[in-house]
Amino acid sequence: MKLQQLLSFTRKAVDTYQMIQPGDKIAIGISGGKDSLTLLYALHGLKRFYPNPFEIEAITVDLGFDGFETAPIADLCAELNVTYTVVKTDIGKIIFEERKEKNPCSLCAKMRKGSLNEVAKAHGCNKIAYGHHRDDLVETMLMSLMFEGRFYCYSPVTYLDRMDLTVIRPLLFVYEADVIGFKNKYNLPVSKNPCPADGNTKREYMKDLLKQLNTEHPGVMDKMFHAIINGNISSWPKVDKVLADKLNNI
Ligand SMILES: Nc1ncnc2c1ncn2[C@@H]1O[C@H](COP(=O)(O)OP(=O)(O)OP(=O)(O)O)[C@@H](O)[C@H]1O
Repeated sequence: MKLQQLLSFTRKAVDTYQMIQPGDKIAIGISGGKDSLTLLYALHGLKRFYPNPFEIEAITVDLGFDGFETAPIADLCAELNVTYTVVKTDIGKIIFEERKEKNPCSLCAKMRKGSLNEVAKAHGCNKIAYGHHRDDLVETMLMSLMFEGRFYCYSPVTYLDRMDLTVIRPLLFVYEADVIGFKNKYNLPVSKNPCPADGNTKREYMKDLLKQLNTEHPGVMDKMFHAIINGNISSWPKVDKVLADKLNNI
């Protein structure tokens, strides 16, 4: 995928769900993975021509695992002229050494989001952007369905009233395959995730299952994605005629 296509997908999502208002200051959560680095390019590019003026900065919560490199991300941010902050934490140690959590991912995500929100707020940001893409949404929906018995997926825009922060997901129309193509084309400096649970989670299981389903029944993931965006989930915007037109051909 070329930058122009990335920007077109991003603008469509941002417009459709009115993710950005004039004067917004958006903290981009950077894990160092392909998705959040692609998001950095997407919002940096959009900022140059989007009619609503907004600011961005990049924040990484360092979970404290050995071997996690932030220097390449810092270099990229310097190149793009984006302020970059690394928040040092002991989250990895607390979860794997002190608490020896059996299900580490949910507590880790909770603590990581807490740190990110706090720093974003302290920097005067009113929004946080996550790099969730189209495949992430389908995986999340299916995980909720299979393991929690409910039809759910996080929404494109979520207001966190306790923090007075709004979470946005500008890549939700982008396929993961396109993110991978973008990463390769632009040589994104992806930092390998040193988490011991990486590659061995329910999400990985769901990824493999969906891959198999989509091979056996081509188009199945697109159908699931449309079930999500077509307004059948209570926290999502209801689809009226105007939104239905915008969602055509996504
Ligand atoms: N350590 C972190 N610091 C800051 N933001 C983070 C961190 N980890 C995740 N995020 C943000 O949360 C989003 C979703 O997290 P998740 O763990 O699902 O990442 P992911 O789908 O593997 O994405 P990526 O490829 O960017 O790692 C990421 O895209 C990123 O925006």
